[in-house]
Amino acid sequence: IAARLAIDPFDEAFLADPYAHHEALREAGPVVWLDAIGAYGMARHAEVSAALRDHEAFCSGRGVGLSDFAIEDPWRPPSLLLETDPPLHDRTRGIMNKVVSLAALKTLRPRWEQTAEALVDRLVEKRRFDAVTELGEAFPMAVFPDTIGVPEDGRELLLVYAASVFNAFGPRNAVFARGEAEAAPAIGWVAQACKRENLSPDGWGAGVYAAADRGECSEAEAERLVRSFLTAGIDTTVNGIGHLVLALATHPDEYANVRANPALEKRALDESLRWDSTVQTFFRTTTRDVEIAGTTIPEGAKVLLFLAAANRDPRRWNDPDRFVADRPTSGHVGFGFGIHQCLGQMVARLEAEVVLRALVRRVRRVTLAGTPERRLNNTLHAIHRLPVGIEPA
Ligand SMILES: O=C(O)c1ccc(C2CC2)cc1
Repeated sequence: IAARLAIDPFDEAFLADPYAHHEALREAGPVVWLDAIGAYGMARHAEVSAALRDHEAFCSGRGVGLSDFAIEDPWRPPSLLLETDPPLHDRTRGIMNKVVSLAALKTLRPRWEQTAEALVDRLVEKRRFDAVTELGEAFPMAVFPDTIGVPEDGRELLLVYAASVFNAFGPRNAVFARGEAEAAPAIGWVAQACKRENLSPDGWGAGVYAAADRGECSEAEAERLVRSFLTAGIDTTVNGIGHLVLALATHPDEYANVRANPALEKRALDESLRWDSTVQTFFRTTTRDVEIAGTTIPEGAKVLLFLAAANRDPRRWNDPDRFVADRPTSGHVGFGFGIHQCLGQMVARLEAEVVLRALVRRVRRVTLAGTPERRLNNTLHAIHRLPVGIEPA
């Protein structure tokens, strides 16, 4: 039977430093029962990646948060990507894959490079800055809303909106309640921004509506698919870039190694995602009794997959707690795994790559200029403040 743990993965002490609790979760067994949330948990790489791959036994259509859509009404209309199973998922994912194509990214690369270079030039002038507001948020906000084609006015609400969605995957705890108050205007703004008439004709949002014109989805489905871009595409890259800078600022030798070996620029993002995973957890729901290492998880159970704990599982990684820029990182689950693996991973990699390239060419060293402050969220490992100092190259 599964070990019963009292650990509450959504209490504020856990969320403030999840990595302090992961070993207990991994060591308790391949599957654990978490009394605090009335759900199973898996924290080892083998079981987490297997569950992510087995989308039939561990489904997404009943929600990827604590709430079971077979029992409770969803907090918002379910995502047609994240919260669907095949065959519907195959159709919606196919539409989005066509929009988020490598050709589309190739077109965007030059202007994203210019934006990153101009932004980093200004930060080098400043010598000290907050890597959250002035880099981690500033760069994605400078490129991604325009890529989707949403209205300029009110865009800052995108961060508030995404934080509330990521909180909503957890219980209705104090963390959720704090974000809920400011979320209402953001929910309204996002709903309007996804409407065809509010999207610029050359953006990815319009690209989704073009699929509706081709009869691949309805207009209503297109509207909800555009919402997925806005939910998944900002707060994730904001904190992904923040964690990359935090990793490099706290590991100066690794930063020097990346500067000396440009080929490592691509690897550094994936290693920082393995080492400090922006998306920490997701739930799945069992569609049948599932036997795992002697434990039977009954049908209809919520199972919390600790992606971040799997990414530091010593059964899978050598010296897992070390940030090593040139570590081979294939197999990390920072972008998930299987049919739901991150649709935007190439977008995230491009954003991080152009920011990192701009830094390594202009900055010899990045150092902490104060204590980083975390921003608590039920799903995201997020940074509120990251004061850094730089030495120009
Ligand atoms: O489709 C969505 O709304 C959606 C929301 C959040 C994510 C997380 C994984 C980044 C993905 C998709």
